[in-house]
Amino acid sequence: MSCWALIALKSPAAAKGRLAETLDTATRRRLVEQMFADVLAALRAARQIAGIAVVTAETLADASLMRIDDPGHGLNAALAHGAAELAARGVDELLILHADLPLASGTEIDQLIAAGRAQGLAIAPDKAGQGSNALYLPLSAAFNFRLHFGPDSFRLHQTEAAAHAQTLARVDVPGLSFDVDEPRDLEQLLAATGGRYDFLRGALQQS
Ligand SMILES: Nc1nc2c(ncn2[C@@H]2O[C@H](COP(=O)(O)OP(=O)(O)OP(=O)(O)O)[C@@H](O)[C@H]2O)c(=O)[nH]1
Ligand SMILES: O=C(O)[C@H](O)COP(=O)(O)O
Repeated sequence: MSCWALIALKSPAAAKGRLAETLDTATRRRLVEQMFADVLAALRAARQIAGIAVVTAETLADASLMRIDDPGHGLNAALAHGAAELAARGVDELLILHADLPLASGTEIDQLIAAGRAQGLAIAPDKAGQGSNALYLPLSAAFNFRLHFGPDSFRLHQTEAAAHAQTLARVDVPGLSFDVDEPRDLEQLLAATGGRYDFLRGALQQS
């Protein structure tokens, strides 16, 4: 079995709109880029990840990533397109995870994959237990398993699994549960990291 990671990456200029009142455009871009770099580092530290694909409209500087062009119809369409591209290349397991999980670790990613292999499907909810930060699914099922990222996606993904007579293994681990959405998440990010997000300090002191 070979598990590929699939990340959807919004253009940094448009990403993290909910932080637009707290961070100027340049700082938001830097945040998006640093979080993406952290997620890539975690994936590279994971033992069970065979490759990394990114669905995006951007160009990617890192030649080791497989770039898949974003069809431009939102997050779920981007991920479904990425899944189909990987399936066409013979990939049989998928780990979808978001680019805004700066505290994710390789160990946690391996844990999610192990839970998915044991149960068929696995999910890492967000800290509120409402969103879906990472999802493991076998790619043979991906064509039938409709993706529901967005509001209330944790419940919707559970309902989708039930419609296929499956249950999602729920994996609650700190790094996969911490997504950066709101200004208050930035304070927690600063407190949890050793300096690499210090560029946020100035903006947070002013807000
Ligand atoms: N390729 C692609 N990625 C997307 C799209 N929408 C969201 N994403 C990515 O999906 C993941 C989760 O996105 P959100 O948590 O909603 O982040 P966001 O859309 O940047 O934040 P807001 O603008 O505040 O909603 C991140 O990795 C985003 O970069 C899209 O339309 N296309
Ligand atoms: O399903 C999710 O959790 C989404 O992909 C992201 O939702 P959010 O924008 O509420 O973080």
